[in-house]
Amino acid sequence: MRPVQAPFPLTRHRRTRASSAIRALVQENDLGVGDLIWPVFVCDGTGVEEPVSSMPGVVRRSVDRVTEAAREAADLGIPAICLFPYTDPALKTASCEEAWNPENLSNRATRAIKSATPGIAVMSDVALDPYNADGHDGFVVGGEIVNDETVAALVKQALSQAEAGVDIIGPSDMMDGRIGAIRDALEDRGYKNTMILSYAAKYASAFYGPFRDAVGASGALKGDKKSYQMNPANSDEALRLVERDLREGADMVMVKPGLPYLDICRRVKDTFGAPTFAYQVSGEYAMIQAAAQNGWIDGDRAMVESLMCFKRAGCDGILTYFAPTVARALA
Ligand SMILES: NCc1[nH]cc(CCC(=O)O)c1CC(=O)O
Repeated sequence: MRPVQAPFPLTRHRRTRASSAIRALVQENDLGVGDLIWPVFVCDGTGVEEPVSSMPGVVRRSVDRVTEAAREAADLGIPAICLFPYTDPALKTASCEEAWNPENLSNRATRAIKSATPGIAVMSDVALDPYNADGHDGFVVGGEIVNDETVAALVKQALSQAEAGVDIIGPSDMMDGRIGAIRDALEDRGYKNTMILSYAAKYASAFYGPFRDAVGASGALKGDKKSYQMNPANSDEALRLVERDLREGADMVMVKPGLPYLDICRRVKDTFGAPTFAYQVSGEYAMIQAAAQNGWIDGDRAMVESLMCFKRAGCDGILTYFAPTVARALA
């Protein structure tokens, strides 16, 4: 593209900014409720909604409450909800078998939502960290996060989620080869339409802190995730990972975190043109909420602006804890 413009004063850029009607006419990108995936935290019990202290406005919900919340989200027009379980510490082991238990929290919530509100798409998280005594996304053997053994477990986890009725499998673990292994297993078992949204370019980020509180993984995590999540200094590597995951059968790809990585979103979209998502992660949400609570920024405006910026950067949609709030604001 090669924009052409006459010299000033033949061109006055402020002409097309002069009124809200004209600004609307020339606006390049739009944010709509159809762009949103809502991540929610699921916990045990009945009638439970417990606040996550580092994420003001976010709660952990028991299965009955998450089912209600999904119905409300569908009524608001939100197309998808993404489940993250808060697992009882007593169920966290080194072998992580709770991850593929058909009756685990995530699978129970999936079935409850799909039977009450079949129209909303359910996305699930594939990674061992909610179930791992070490808090890592993969098995830890002799201090090493082992890849291939982990992939075999992730396949079992993904199949249990598909069996529960998940529409979109979201591998967030960053092991090598997991997309192909999960895709093959889904095909073998007849889950031909189960989608994979790969967390393809997921960075080892400080912005996940509040999430680890929300799922009870902060205390458990030993060390860091730098041997499998990406180095925030890298950009070309993200393209190699996205290409690899698309070739292994991912339907959609994700960049995570969001706002500090909009350059990656743009490169991924321009290079591959695949359905591209970004995750506005817990720390990004917490920063906006904290500043708003202090009266330092206008929280509602910062929320809408931050989400619009993902669209401008080429994303087709955004995972955001603001989903219901922004859906109401856009209504
Ligand atoms: N598999 C773990 C997972 N899935 C989603 C998030 C982060 C989401 C957020 O911060 O909002 C994480 C955290 C991590 O990698 O430690």
